[in-house]
Amino acid sequence: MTTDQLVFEIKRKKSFLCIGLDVDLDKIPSFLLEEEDPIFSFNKGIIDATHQYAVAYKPNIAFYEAYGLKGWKSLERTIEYLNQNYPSIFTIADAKRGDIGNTASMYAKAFLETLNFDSITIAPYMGRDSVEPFLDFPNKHAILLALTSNEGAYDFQTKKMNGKFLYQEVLETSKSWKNSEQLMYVVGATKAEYFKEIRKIVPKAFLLVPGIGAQGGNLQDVCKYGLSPDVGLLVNSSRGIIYASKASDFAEAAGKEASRLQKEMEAILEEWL
Ligand SMILES: O=c1ccn([C@@H]2O[C@H](COP(=O)(O)O)[C@@H](O)[C@H]2O)c(=O)[nH]1
Repeated sequence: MTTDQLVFEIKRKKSFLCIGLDVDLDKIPSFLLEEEDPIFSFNKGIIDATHQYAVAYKPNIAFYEAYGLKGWKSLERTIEYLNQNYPSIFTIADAKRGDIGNTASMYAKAFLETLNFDSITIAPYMGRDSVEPFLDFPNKHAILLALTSNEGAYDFQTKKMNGKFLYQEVLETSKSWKNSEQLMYVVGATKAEYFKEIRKIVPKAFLLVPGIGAQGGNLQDVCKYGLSPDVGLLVNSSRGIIYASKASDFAEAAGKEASRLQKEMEAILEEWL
């Protein structure tokens, strides 16, 4: 999907909501465990009940790898289901990969070609040649970890290097890479006070913002300085939506929570656009 198509969908749906499909078999309604593929059945229920409120879905790959071959099959079925039934939805493989170029090319092929995700999250620590293979795929996107939502972000990302914070160096340097217009960045909602500075470095880039809901980040705080002229935000909630209810009404409850967030986003966009 091109960035222009994503912006079009955001404006059409009046939403910049991304829903995280982080499926834990210990947390889904127990009746689903009797199904042949409980993870896919759960995801299908969530997607069908929430797609009108969201512009993106983000399965975190760890939650599928944890269940071995079965988990990988469920991931495949989920992305196929999204691509076939909701082709205007932006898809993110939250895989946080990063390796030498030769290996990075195979990660890129796996997620952007074979599984056909629109984008993948990347740890930028290994530098330019570990990221550029992901940018060789037209209309696909690499989402670099810049300033993450967790406490450990302060261990390295806010340490100074050449007078700049490491996360600032990631943003600045990556702008010079080949096809850098296909880059997006992860910035945690729990770090809202940094958005003003981040927008000075990447005024137009899309930011994937996890950390509202279960991690305590606040949507209004993120939007205060995080919005760009073309919105430029994908705000993610995973547990806050998909586990809104653990009973047979799980899909309906997820739909209600997604609708609540979409309405809040619509009000923000009405003032912004
Ligand atoms: O800085 C980061 C980067 C990625 N994540 C991922 O986003 C979701 C958040 O889930 P919630 O349940 O809404 O807390 C999850 O997949 C994380 O691995 C992040 O939280 N922070």
